[in-house]
Amino acid sequence: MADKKVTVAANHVTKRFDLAERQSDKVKAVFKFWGKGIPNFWAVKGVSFEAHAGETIGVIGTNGSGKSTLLEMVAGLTQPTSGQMTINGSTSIIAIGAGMRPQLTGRANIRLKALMQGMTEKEIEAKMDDIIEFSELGDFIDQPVKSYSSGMKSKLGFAISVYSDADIVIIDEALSVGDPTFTQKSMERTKRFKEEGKTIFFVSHSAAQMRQMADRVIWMHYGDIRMDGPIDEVMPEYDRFLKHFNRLSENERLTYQKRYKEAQKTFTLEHLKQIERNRQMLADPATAVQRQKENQHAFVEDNEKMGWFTRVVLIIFIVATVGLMNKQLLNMSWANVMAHPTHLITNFAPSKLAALDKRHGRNGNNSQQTDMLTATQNSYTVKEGETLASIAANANISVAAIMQANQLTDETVTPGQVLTLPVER
Ligand SMILES: Nc1ncnc2c1ncn2[C@@H]1O[C@H](COP(=O)(O)OP(=O)(O)OP(=O)(O)O)[C@@H](O)[C@H]1O
Repeated sequence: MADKKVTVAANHVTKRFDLAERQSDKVKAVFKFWGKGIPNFWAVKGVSFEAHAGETIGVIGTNGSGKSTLLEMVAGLTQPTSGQMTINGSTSIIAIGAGMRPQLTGRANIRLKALMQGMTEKEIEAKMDDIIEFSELGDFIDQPVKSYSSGMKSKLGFAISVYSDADIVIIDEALSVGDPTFTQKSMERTKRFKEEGKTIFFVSHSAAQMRQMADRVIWMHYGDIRMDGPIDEVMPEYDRFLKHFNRLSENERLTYQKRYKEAQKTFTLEHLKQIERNRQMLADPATAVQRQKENQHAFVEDNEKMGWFTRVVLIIFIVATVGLMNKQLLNMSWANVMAHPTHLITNFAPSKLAALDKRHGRNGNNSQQTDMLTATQNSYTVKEGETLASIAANANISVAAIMQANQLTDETVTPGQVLTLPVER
């Protein structure tokens, strides 16, 4: 295989999930320094492998070992937390319901997914009947996908992918729910993908399917690759592990799982870096330091890769934008903006926004007044029949505040008179 084109190259790829329970914690987790203390879970803990054109790679592992997370990164559905996932070609993932819009019909989903995969309207039309025929869905093709069984969803997903012509096809347990005839037909079709030089990743809990399809197997174990090699080498080891695991008592099994899950929570990139350093020292001490240096970037989280210059420019931009908005929307002077930079946020509470809108004579449904809020709109021209009290009530501010802002000595106003309406804080 070494002579074949590399289609997927994973270099120390990790995926971390934040186990934030509350919505506010989820927001905090985005800003790492602020979200410290929110528990992490590393579903993938630094895996490296290469896949080649024409290879069918089986991915095995117990529930929760990280198979789907890994393959979602191969499909580009989710980004690694650190490391690099290099994809050479187009991808198509078949998982039960993956990328389907439940409220749309099967036919509309075919169109949508095909468009997303870069097919033109003409190509879709040319292939539509074949896709529907392959799916065996008959009249159900015009029913919403939310009414489909998992087997029907899998059939639809498979049929779309068969005709998508992607270079890398990922089949994530999609064949475990179809009926035997459809499964066999799909497996035959998948073998043709291989002859066409596509790379296939195949997840299944069925050892028989695995043996029929894969020539190489990656065994995922609690976020790590435990083994990667020819099927004849990996499957017997995996079977041995399963037999051993199933012979354990309930308590022993729980202790085993707890130990590994705990390691997925306490994992760090520094730890991964250390393991890699040791591995390289053992493999070739002469080049270890140099290779580690070249690969430094693989051990840095993606959201930390932004350079200092970019960060400073971004911060200046955000501060300037907030300042400008304060000045324009709330009619503040620059001195005031500098003294009260948070006023934009505090004044933009929904009630304040409503007050501003009311002051400018608009409400949420008034589409005629689509003009932007500007500083000049803080001026108000008195209309026929209005009194200072009615203007104050409409603007949700006090009469005294208007009098003070306009240095009025009494409450008399005349039509056409221009008043400044202060923003109450
Ligand atoms: N969005 C998420 N937030 C938190 N944890 C997640 C999330 N997605 C997955 N996980 C966790 O990551 C681990 C790996 O999940 P994944 O679905 O990749 O496993 P799997 O090997 O495909 O499992 P299965 O065979 O059951 O489909 C699991 O422990 C799961 O609970």
